[in-house]
Amino acid sequence: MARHIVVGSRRSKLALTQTRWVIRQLDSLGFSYTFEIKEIVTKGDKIVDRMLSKVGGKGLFVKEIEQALLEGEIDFAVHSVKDMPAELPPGLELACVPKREDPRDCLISKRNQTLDSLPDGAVIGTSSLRRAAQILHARPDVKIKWIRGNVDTRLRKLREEDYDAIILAASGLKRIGLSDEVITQYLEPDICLPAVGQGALGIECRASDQELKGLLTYIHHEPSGLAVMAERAFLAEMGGSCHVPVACYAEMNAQELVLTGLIASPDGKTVLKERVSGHDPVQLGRQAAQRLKERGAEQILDQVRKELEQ
Ligand SMILES: NCc1[nH]cc(CCC(=O)O)c1CC(=O)O
Repeated sequence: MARHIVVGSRRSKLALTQTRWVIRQLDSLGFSYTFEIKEIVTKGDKIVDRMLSKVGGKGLFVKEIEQALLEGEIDFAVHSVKDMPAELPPGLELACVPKREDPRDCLISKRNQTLDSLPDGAVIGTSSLRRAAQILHARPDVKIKWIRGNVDTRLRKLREEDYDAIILAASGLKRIGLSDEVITQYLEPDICLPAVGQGALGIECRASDQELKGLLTYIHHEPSGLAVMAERAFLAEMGGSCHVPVACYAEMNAQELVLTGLIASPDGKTVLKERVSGHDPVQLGRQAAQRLKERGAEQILDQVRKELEQ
């Protein structure tokens, strides 16, 4: 029973590093499976010149991969949960969430400055409305400049262009071994609440593949899985596949899940947060989203969508 398993991956350094990491974990279990990586170039990887939120958001990175799964070309795919849409197509499942990496965002500044010590009017690079809104809330004087490309490209643009700092996820940098070298400040969740699923990997496979799902349970991490489930319930309830200034972070705290959901106006002037705790992940995510809606979240989102259509 030496099944050969084909694993789909995007071609970026981060995606391949994550995929290889998962394969190593599975390999070290000592079963007789063999693995092969099949690289897939997604639409999101090809579009580098436009604002991601204007061309369709996070689904762009996973559509081709999901097609390959459904057609049986690949058996599973390793995603950053952050890049996964709230709803998966019928027939596919988020089968496993390994132990989550650092969920925080971090500041990478040219002159070793923190968010507080950056000069007046400093230029900060990000293409995330979520990061932009929270940074502007903390530092209304800074200038946000859009930046695109994978992690390497962004670090190069920081060196070569007129950015004073950029914001990236700590997890990506840790995974490719660059965190100690480049991170100048970790932004705690009370300053910059992470994106849904940030720092977590999600393994997607065909819902019908019982054998593979059985294998994946060995590398599933239950507390990370519950947190991700709660955050994704928040995203689904918020109406989330489009790219909007929405953030959510949940973690197990002793016996309970504690979840914070956030919605902001892109200029950072309005930031609404809700903190809830309890045991049912899906219910917690929904509850936080519903409370934000009661406080006017939908008006903020409608406004953002209108601006993006222009
Ligand atoms: N938006 C791109 C993206 N998708 C996943 C990660 C890595 C972070 C993670 O593991 O969630 C990154 C880079 C970044 O945001 O800095």
